[in-house]
Amino acid sequence: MTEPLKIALAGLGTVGAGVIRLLDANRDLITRRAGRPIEVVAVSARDRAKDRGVDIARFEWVDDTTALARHPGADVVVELVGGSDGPALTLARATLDGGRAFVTANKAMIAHHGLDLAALAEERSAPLKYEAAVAGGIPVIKGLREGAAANALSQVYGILNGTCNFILTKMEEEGRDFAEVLAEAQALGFAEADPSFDIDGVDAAHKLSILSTLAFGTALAFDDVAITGIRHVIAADIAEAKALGYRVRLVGVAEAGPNGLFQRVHPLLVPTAHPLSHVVGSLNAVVAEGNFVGRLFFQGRGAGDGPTASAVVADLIDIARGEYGPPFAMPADQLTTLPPADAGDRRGRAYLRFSVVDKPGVLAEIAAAMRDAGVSIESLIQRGANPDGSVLVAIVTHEGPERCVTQALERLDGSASLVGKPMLMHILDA
Ligand SMILES: NC(=O)C1=CN([C@@H]2O[C@H](COP(=O)(O)OP(=O)(O)OC[C@H]3O[C@@H](n4cnc5c(N)ncnc54)[C@H](O)[C@@H]3O)[C@@H](O)[C@H]2O)C=CC1
Ligand SMILES: N[C@@H](CC=O)C(=O)O
Ligand code: NA
Repeated sequence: MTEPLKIALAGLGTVGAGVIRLLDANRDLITRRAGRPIEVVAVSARDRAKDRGVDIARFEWVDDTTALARHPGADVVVELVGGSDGPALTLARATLDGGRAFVTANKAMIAHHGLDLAALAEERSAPLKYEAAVAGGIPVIKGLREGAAANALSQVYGILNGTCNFILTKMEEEGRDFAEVLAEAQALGFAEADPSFDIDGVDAAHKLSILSTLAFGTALAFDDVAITGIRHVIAADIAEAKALGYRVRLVGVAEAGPNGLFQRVHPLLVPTAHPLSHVVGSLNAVVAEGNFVGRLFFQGRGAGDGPTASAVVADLIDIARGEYGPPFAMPADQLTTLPPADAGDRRGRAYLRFSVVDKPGVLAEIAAAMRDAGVSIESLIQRGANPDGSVLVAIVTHEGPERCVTQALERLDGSASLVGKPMLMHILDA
């Protein structure tokens, strides 16, 4: 039998324990597919004694997680600790610098440091793989990096956060409260260690910036992603959207064109006729438009132990087979930079929700702000008093430049007629 591929595993939480379970369950199949066994030899995490439902006594325990980079018996270091910097980054740099293979599920680290790590990996001829970092178990890194490599891609967008999709779906189907559903997503192992990364859209933005680089051959530009999360989406928005024929989804959109690179994560009204509206629970989906292949649609589980472990072990199988290349589909020094595109130039329809004081003249004030900013109203719904006495006004605009909607909201900023901040969600074309 050929020598096993030996793994040093950092992090034994949801994903780390999932990787051990998967390697145990599918050992023979993986050996046949990889051409040799894949064996964990050493592990490290914060707490050695914790019950993870997997037997770790058979592996060497290493107290200093970053020391795994120099473990003499390991061919590959797998990092499932998390965090954009700290021990994860130290481990990545030291492993690649030593010319050893590195596999990670850490989108925060790849979004912030992926270019440096890729350059180091290429310099040292060391594999750097991160399939689990975007859309969990969906092979979208492989799909774009390899399957679509012959195409010029103009657009990539999708549902990139399982926690938010789980929350929005539960709110819609069961009319449940945001906080209660978040706790359930955390218990299922979908959420980040700091769940504000999920609900404020940061996690989806990490993933979107990685997809942009793969799709367009542009340098990672996480700081240029405009981010709005789902924290301010209320049950009434979901109900109004449903009545209008839409579902609310947190969507990341990236486009490269003559105006630059557009990257945005935001809650969007998706028509029920669009396949993204049928992506429910912890599922993720990614749509990419290629100039020869046309539209690609990837869908699958974006979070959780099993799907994420599936992606991590797929990377290990590639390494065992000797199949790897530049982490971002082309050498890091071939990536170009594009200026961020101005969202104001984009055209589309929008949903606006206001909570307003119940008094005469308020609707006229909102309508005047729209008129003065050049926004044409397609429909307007006013709903009876909320428990606090305020009234809900939901507006759908006709298609027009986003700049005008922004200006209308600026005109209303600070108005005594409004209770709280208005909610703006753009509408995806069918
Ligand atoms: N849970 C999921 O569905 C997915 C997670 N990921 C990513 O996978 C990575 C791991 O996520 P989870 O397993 O969910 O996290 P987790 O919180 O369940 O596990 C983290 C593990 O790392 C260890 N750890 C944390 N800080 C450490 C430190 N300073 N030194 C040593 N060990 C430390 C913990 O003891 C624990 O064993 C993260 O980068 C996450 O973003 C990616 C895709 C899906
Ligand atoms: N917290 C993330 C986990 C996978 O990347 C999510 O909810 O999608
Ligand atoms: Na993936």
